[in-house]
Amino acid sequence: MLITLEGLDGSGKTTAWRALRDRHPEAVFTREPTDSWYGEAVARSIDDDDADPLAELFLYMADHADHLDRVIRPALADGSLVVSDRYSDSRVAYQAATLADSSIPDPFAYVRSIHDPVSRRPDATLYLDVDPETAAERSGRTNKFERVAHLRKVRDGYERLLDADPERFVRIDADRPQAAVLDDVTAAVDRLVD
Ligand SMILES: Nc1ncnc2c1ncn2[C@@H]1O[C@H](COP(=O)(O)OP(=O)(O)OP(=O)(O)O)[C@@H](O)[C@H]1O
Ligand SMILES: Cc1cn([C@H]2C[C@H](O)[C@@H](COP(=O)(O)O)O2)c(=O)[nH]c1=O
Repeated sequence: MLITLEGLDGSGKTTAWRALRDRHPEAVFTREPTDSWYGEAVARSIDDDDADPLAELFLYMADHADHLDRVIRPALADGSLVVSDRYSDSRVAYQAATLADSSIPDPFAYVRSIHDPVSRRPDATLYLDVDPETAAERSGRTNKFERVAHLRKVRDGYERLLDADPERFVRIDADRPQAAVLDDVTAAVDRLVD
């Protein structure tokens, strides 16, 4: 089973991922961007305020393709539970926002469409829903994606994803104190794996 954690920067995904790792030591825990050389190329692009948004999308896609081939598909074939901190929905929500002013008529549909033939749909996605102001505050606004105006657009993208695929998502109110959020995250995963 593939479970993904999604949400704005600072929504608490990594905190939730660590709590799940302690609770499910047998599972495979992974993330995007990965720590491969493709992921390093993505990290360079994130740090470049002038990076071309279309080139950046394809760096993320290269990292995703390698992640699928090297980590996700082999672990699923072994019967493991796989938990990924960010996955394809991050691309749709974030790159639809960065490509909003590009020549692509519907970036949301476009980014989804390039995943369809190559990706592996998550079985379930925990969406940590946080207000963009809180997200920017918690993440420390350290990169170009962590600014409030941008995060508002990204949140709209996540809302479209939840509307399009409601049975896959579990929405968790991440504006609450950490303990309450983690209780909901662990309970949701317990329900999914039982
Ligand atoms: N519910 C919460 N209430 C208050 N602070 C929180 C909460 N959840 C996480 N934090 C804190 O917010 C910061 C960001 O959390 P975390 O790294 O888990 O978020 P993230 O979604 O993985 O962020 P990013 O996408 O930027 O990596 C950390 O300092 C963490 O301790
Ligand atoms: C996978 C992915 C990530 N991003 C953005 C979101 C964050 O601002 C950074 C790095 O992610 P982290 O979880 O904060 O380490 O990259 C993106 O725009 N598109 C993606 O596909």
